[in-house]
Amino acid sequence: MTEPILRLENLSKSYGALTVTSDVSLDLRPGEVHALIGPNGAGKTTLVGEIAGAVTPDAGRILFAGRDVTQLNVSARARLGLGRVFQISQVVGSFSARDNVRLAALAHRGGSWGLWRPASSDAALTAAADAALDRVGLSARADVAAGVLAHGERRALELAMALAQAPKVLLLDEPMAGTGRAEGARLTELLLSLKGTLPMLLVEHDMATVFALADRITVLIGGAVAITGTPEAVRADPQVRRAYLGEEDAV
Ligand SMILES: Nc1ncnc2c1ncn2[C@@H]1O[C@H](COP(=O)(O)OP(=O)(O)OP(=O)(O)O)[C@@H](O)[C@H]1O
Repeated sequence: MTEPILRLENLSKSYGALTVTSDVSLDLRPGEVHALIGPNGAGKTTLVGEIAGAVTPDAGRILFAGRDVTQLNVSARARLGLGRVFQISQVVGSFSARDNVRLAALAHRGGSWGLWRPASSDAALTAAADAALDRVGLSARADVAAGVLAHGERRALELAMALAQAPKVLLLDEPMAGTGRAEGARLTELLLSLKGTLPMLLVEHDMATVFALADRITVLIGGAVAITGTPEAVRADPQVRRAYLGEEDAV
């Protein structure tokens, strides 16, 4: 079998007496969408934080692209291509969509605001930005100020900003949060269009989106993995139905 691009080995994390990550092991294979679901408070966001480097696990290891990144901070992991999308928004509302993506591409190069003026006329940055905007269907909105984009377009912009940083993996933290039905459907289509081009770990409450996108699903309950399997296997699992999916009419 192909080596996973990301592997969590026996991760654990407690806050005082509360265990939020309990001996979690899972992997993400090249090209796959692996969804992480579970009831409120199951520990999904904490686990994504541990993967991104924002939360330090008490025990266990995180291997990314064959390397142990457990001790690396968020920016070191991001530079290696472990990109988190949607939660920490860095969109500048007064900048055009293209300039926001150029700024993200500049940050990936190791540049900073101080280098922005010379960089704003940098052809390579512009080309990278335009390619990323094209991938998310925002080319026609490139010159529009980010602050006036519709919510769904802004999500697409955040995705373009992540793509401009040449990620090896996308960590998608509740992409559907706050979107309306039509916007959510468009965003799901967009993620489907990216499926296969790079692996994604998807934390999402919206089951329609999860079942439309995921190759495998891991269910977290009380910080521990209840099951990892295909959508069919997860849907049929009695423990999961009882503990979680039974709450969801949509499934
Ligand atoms: N910094 C912290 N200090 C103490 N407790 C925390 C901290 N962060 C998270 N928790 C607790 O850990 C548990 C798991 O939270 P987490 O946000 O990871 O769950 P979740 O599955 O993402 O939930 P949701 O689906 O509601 O977003 C919750 O009980 C939460 O209150």
